[in-house]
Amino acid sequence: MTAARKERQAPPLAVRSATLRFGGVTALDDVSIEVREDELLAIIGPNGAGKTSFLNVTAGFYRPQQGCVELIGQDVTGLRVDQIARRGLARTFQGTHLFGGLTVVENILIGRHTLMRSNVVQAFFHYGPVMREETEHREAVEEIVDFLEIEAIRNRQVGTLGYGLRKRVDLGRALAQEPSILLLDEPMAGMNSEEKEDLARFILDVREARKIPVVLVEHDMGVVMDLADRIVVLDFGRVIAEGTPAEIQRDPAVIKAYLG
Ligand SMILES: Nc1ncnc2c1ncn2[C@@H]1O[C@H](COP(=O)(O)OP(=O)(O)OP(=O)(O)O)[C@@H](O)[C@H]1O
Repeated sequence: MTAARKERQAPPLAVRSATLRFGGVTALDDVSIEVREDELLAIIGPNGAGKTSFLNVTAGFYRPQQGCVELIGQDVTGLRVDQIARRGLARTFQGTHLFGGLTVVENILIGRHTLMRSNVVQAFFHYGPVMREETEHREAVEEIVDFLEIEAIRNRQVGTLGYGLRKRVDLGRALAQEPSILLLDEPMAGMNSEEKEDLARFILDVREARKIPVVLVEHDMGVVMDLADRIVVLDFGRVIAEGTPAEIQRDPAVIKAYLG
């Protein structure tokens, strides 16, 4: 099979037989998960099940002791976080990783740094208007501001915003990377129900507009059951179930894991 053909058939993301240990703790135990084209895959599980570890292995924050991570059939295991980001993977964080002293627009622009050729970020902040490249980045940021309906706060310092809006800006920062796959780490945590509904709508809109797969780690079962096409359940670092929301809800192993 030619390399090009193999790539066309390969899933956007595949983690194969990944094992990750921290001293005596096995955070991931031979975990294999494939993410399909255009799907919203939720990863759920009780506290300490390995969900964040899975995202961290995928995004290059941790290197698994065994197994590998593939993006569209290409082995990216052991690459740095920024190298994996350049290959199209973007993530949001449980807290947000934003710069509180910078504005909304500036934070989203920083999300573009993986796409920037030179030191455009520096130029943007220190040397006034530069080159065409900067205009393109600015236009892309404006599109995201429109899309996420955050015009009214565009020039506010992020540190002055409430939690729900900061999460929305964090999503904007991730989208600014023009990812080919998006990982969301507990995006709804700490939100009220109105904020959750808003964010859920944006997540669905992202899929619709960008046609990219989204991996969602989330504790709120209502949100997961509403949004996910497919669910993978982790418990003690192992995959214990996989299926549609309806299948997962009636899976005895899942019920047992959650009821303890
Ligand atoms: N950096 C680390 N050092 C040591 N142990 C860790 C580290 N990160 C995770 N672990 C351990 O690995 C296991 C899996 O943790 P992980 O954070 O991936 O679970 P989780 O499913 O995301 O949990 P939660 O829902 O509470 O966020 C836990 O036992 C945790 O204590």
